[in-house]
Amino acid sequence: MQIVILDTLEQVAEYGAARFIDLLAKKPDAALGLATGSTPIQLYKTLIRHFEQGDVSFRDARTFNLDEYLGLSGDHPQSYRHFMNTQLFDHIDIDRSQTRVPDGAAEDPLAACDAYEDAIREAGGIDLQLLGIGRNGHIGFNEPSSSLASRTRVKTLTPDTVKANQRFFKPDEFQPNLAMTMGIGTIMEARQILLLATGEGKAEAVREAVEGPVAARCPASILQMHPRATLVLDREAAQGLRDVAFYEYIERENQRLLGRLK
Ligand SMILES: N[C@@H]1[C@@H](O)[C@H](O)[C@@H](COP(=O)(O)O)O[C@@H]1O
Repeated sequence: MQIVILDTLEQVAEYGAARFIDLLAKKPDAALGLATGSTPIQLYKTLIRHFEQGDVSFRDARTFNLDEYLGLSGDHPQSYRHFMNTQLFDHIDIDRSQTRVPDGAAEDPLAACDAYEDAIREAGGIDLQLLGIGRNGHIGFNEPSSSLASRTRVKTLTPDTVKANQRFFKPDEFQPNLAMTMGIGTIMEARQILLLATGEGKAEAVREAVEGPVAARCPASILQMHPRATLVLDREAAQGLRDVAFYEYIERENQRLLGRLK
């Protein structure tokens, strides 16, 4: 794992955006795995700014989102399709027909999950998968105890996750406790993984993911088994890590080496 520790949310977002911009410069039709939640919002704002400045185009890109609530149609204000449209797709030159979010309103959700797996395979797999991390270490909606080899499927959300996401729903509004999510096995097939985490609320999950054992009780810990996983953290999210000085030393050496190779 590459651990990048930065001072501010803006720097985390800028670092993440640069990874997408570099990839799209090399591979304009890259398949991008996208995430939702509050953490990626600043990254999407940064990508929009770079698009407006002419630094990046999404014209030929394809996207696959990690997850969607089961029971919400794409035009529901709390659906992840609506989130992605308003936070990113409405503001860049992507072909909307090339953006895929699991279909939370599918008649047959199980068949829709299988079709999602097929669509990712037909696209040639995901080049860069963006992740956030839940306070309990979940990625996508793969909650603790999820199989580390799981595929896209319907998952029951833990009460903690429902509570953490309650902030997006009105008090009397239906809040799903089921979701369709890319599985951990699906996520791990992405050629590159970029996990962003900010705020002290993620410190415990980050510590478990980075310095704990690979274990289903912390789904994000599986990233220790990925050949190209990068975690970009602010200092609050990194505060539980034991070896911060070492991660910062490695990153400085990384940047020095890259500087020599360019
Ligand atoms: N399904 C999403 C995850 O993909 C996201 O990583 C997590 C953390 O979100 P936030 O960034 O708001 O803390 O929330 C939800 O559970």
